[in-house]
Amino acid sequence: MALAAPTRKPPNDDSTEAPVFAVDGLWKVFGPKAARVPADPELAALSPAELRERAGCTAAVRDVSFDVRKGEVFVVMGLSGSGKSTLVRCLTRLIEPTAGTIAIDGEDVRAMDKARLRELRRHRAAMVFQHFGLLPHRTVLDNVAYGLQIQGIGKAERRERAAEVVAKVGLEGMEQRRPGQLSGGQRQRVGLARALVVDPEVLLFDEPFSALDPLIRRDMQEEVIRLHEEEGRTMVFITHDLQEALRLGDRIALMRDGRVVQLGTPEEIVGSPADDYVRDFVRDVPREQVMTVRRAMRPASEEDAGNGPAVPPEATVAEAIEAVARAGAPARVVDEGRCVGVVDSDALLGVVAGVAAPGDADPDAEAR
Ligand SMILES: Nc1ncnc2c1ncn2[C@@H]1O[C@H](COP(=O)(O)OP(=O)(O)OP(=O)(O)O)[C@@H](O)[C@H]1O
Repeated sequence: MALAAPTRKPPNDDSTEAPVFAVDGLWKVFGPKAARVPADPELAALSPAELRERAGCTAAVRDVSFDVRKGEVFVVMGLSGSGKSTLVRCLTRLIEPTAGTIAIDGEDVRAMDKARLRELRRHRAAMVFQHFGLLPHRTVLDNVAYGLQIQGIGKAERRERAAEVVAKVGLEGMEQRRPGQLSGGQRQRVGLARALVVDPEVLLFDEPFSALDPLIRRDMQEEVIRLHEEEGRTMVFITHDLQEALRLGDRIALMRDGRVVQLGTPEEIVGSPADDYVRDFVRDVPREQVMTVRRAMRPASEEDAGNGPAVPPEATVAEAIEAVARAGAPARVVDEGRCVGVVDSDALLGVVAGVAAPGDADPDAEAR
């Protein structure tokens, strides 16, 4: 598996800042008398198969709680049928939740009337779909401007704003083409531009790239990373692809049977799986491409201070291995000019091999 996760600092590590989305005790149950399932501890505790048999219901989302922080890429990952789409659709009530609370910027989503919900979906949390239904007879520019047209924005302004966004997603020169004259990847860029043009606070992606071939998919992932670095917009991204989740996610919620079985950074999920299911899920991940030197470093002593190559704390173990191999000496982990630790080849190899490293008792873990 080639991950080549780029070294990037989490955009927002401050869990004290007010979240964009705050979800608490969320349930979505399909089937007759769905509301009794979360309300009845006995039904709520049943396995999916028992619940289907006893009550004829499917609990697609079961008692899920999480925050989406401002500026982060929050990935919802899980196998087919684990509840990802249902969960993300509940955020803007494209699917009506059965129980629990959802707030966006502190405002209760479940209490919103129709007009407020429309405004939420159009302006605040825009969705990028895998099948986004581009209008086949309209040009790229008009497809992108369409969302602004619905908002009643005048022709000149919407064309100007659409042209800017079309250029931003790399489609300059294709403004006058029709969807039929574009490749799958280019069409997906139009879908992305269409969501971006309304300048939403949050972008919600529902498995947008799963129909693309691997190279184009990777291009689009890089596009998302680039856009995120440029704009810092909050993103919620659904995928069933672990590699995609690890590349894009600042944090990942891993779902199974409607529950979030682990919520953490890629490094926490790969380095400290919560249970056997997660361990099995991440078994083939090349750890050195996900784990950072924080996990492998030991405290620096005085004689370490001036020696060896310098790497930032968010450098991957793979990057540090290269630095250590080139220099033939342990690397210094330098954060804002201060040496915060040292990594040597034994510690780095320990991470690759999956044996406990000095940084495994991660002092920051609890704060996340
Ligand atoms: N309208 C519905 N009525 C009944 N059951 C449903 C409905 N929609 C989804 N489900 C069930 O809820 C569960 C979760 O479905 P969901 O589509 O959220 O999963 P997912 O993780 O997004 O899957 P995929 O990756 O295949 O899209 C599944 O068991 C599904 O069959």
